[in-house]
Amino acid sequence: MTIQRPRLLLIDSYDSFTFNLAALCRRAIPDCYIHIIYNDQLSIDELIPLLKHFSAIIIGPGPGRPDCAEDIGIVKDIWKLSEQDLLPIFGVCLGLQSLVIEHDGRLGRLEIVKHGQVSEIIHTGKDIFTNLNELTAVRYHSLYVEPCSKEIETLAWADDGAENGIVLMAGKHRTRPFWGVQYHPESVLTDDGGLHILRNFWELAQEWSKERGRQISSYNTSAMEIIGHPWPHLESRQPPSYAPSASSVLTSVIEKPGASIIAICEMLGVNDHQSPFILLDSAANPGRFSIVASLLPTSPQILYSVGDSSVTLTRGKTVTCDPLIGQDIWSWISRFMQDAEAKDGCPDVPFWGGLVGMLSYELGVHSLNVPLRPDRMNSNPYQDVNLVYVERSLVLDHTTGRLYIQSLLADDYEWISNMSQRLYSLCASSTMTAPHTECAPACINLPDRSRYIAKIQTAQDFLRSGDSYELCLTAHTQVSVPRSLSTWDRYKVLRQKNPAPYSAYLRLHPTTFLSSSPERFLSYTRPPNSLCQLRPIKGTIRKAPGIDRASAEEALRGSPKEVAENLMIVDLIRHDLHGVVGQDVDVKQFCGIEEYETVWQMVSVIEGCLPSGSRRKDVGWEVLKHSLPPGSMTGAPKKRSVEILQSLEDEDRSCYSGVFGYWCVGGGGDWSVAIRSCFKHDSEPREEDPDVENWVIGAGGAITALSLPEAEWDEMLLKLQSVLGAFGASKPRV
Ligand SMILES: C=C(O[C@@H]1C=C(C(=O)O)C=C[C@H]1O)C(=O)O
Ligand SMILES: NC(=O)CC[C@H](N)C(=O)O
Repeated sequence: MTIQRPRLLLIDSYDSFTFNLAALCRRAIPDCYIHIIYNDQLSIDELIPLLKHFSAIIIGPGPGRPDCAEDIGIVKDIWKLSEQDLLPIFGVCLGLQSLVIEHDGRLGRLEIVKHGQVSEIIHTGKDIFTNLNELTAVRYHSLYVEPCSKEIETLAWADDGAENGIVLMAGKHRTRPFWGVQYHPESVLTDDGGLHILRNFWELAQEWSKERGRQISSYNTSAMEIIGHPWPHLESRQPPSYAPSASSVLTSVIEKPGASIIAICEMLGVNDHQSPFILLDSAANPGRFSIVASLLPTSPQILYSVGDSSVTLTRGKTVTCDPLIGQDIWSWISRFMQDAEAKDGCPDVPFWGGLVGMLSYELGVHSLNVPLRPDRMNSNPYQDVNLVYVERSLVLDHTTGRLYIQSLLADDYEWISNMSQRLYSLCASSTMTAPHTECAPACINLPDRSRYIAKIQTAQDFLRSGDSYELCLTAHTQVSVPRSLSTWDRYKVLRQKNPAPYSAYLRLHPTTFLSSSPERFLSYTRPPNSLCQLRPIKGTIRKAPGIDRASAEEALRGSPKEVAENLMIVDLIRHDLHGVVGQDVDVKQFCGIEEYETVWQMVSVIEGCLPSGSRRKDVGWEVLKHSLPPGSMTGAPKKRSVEILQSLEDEDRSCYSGVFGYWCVGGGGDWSVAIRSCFKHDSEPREEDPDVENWVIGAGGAITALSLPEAEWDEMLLKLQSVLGAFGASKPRV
């Protein structure tokens, strides 16, 4: 007799913690299959005949209200299942709220909302709380429910004192197999109330099913056609086939060259402003490698804007359009990189050659199925994907001092040898030109203060109504400067004023992008066994005399508001990563304090990998595809938060809030969050005056219910200032 593995159905209300819940269920119910559907994917009539394949249903959390049809989807109908279709159900947050209000309960708004807050849970010690002592758990809710009928038995509460009084934290139906918790068992800071609750639920669910003699039907192809594969999907798909003959990487090493990366860029022709140029620059800790491309006139550039039906590929003056038939831009790029796979570069170097460039915020917005601004299709002056294929590169390891000269071109020995010689002579006579300084003043057009503050208040209305738990609100500052300083000189000033681990100078027509970003979004090591790492930042304070590490720690880690902001993004990033790699996700650092040139930042580190033995080589790219825009730049839950931000913000974020970085031909990659940066697009229609350049600097911050609007405005200015230094203005003139 074969033992049937438990099969769960998880109903997702478009939340950003769903995959964390799936991962927790997997730990609580070993060997279970979990299938995830959206709450509006099927009608209840379509779902009911499929329930016989499942042992239980988990109803996830979500934005919005349990009494709003659009927010709750089929969940409201689930509680009305007939006796013959009945099965055990466990609801989380919105799930519990729906359970209670569909049984005559009352729904209300909390006086003081709880987003990313840890509370003590008082419970009966019975039922799903059997064998549990004191509990602390994380809450993400603006709404609360109160049972008003005898059908719902209460099992747990939180005492919010003068704020909200006693708030229901768990309940069950007295006669039907329905349970629910208001807090989040899947949050990284929820202790025993997470795993144990799910285990107890599973015990009770099995008991109920046994008493009923409930039989589970095996999962058949017709169910598969409707519900699909279990999570995670990546493993169940076929690995892509790779080009049989991987190309070779020629490498030569110079030990401790005397020349700086800036001098190397100048030797490579960065001052020829007509040609493209690439520098990914680790200008401060914890950055380690700086990467410079030595581009050929024929190095392919990939350009794509959301909505385009083809990808534009330029090689020098040759421009071709490759139609995207039956595939999206992500698979197109994946295929491009399959053909470029290389195996034999130096293992110590993370980049051997490959794609380098930028992906816009709007690319991510589009991949969430959130509509873009209607007018952008006609007037989009920039690209959502702007990447160049780098065949020849120089990589400086700042830790060992080694400089690697690399080429992907066949038999490119002559270039390698010439380049080595040029570098040796450069080392001998290293002359780094000092940046020119600005002679003419910049005209800085800040966002309107009262308008920005009004937007913060509107954002807080959305937080109080239960639509979002955190919103990263941002705005653009326009800077017009006379063309007296080259973009390269401006980058050198930025690098000097605000050295950052993820600095960059990317001149990729039509966009020039200068970065002094402190935030890595995602890096992934080479396959096999790619390790994906994300390093979200939330929590920023100004560096000032008297603010040393200890006081920064106290101000950030000691502040429930700051920790809550960070925690929400950690939980969101765990979800993004679990969504692709499955079970193996860990928080390696929670709320670490890191020092940067002008600010202290609170940084968490989350890592994940596919199960060992997995043959997938493109996991990093899949994670990137499924995790944009970066959660730290949106807030949670991501989709609803992005919808709200699209309506609140005045313009496309463009490069700002997107990512920039590389995908190496060896399979690894590293992408940073495009913040503390500025960009300009060539031939802007706005550029009426040919002697003036128009730059854009984006800045913003996470708004929570605890935010003080004035303080958030100041925080936005603080982030802005780190870039304004490159325009001769360390303090914005208002
Ligand atoms: C929005 C910005 O930064 C983001 C918001 C942060 C915060 O709220 O503390 C910190 C880093 C970034 O994720 C920005 O720099 O413009
Ligand atoms: N996390 C949740 O499911 C939140 C439920 C609901 N949107 C609230 O804010 O109360």
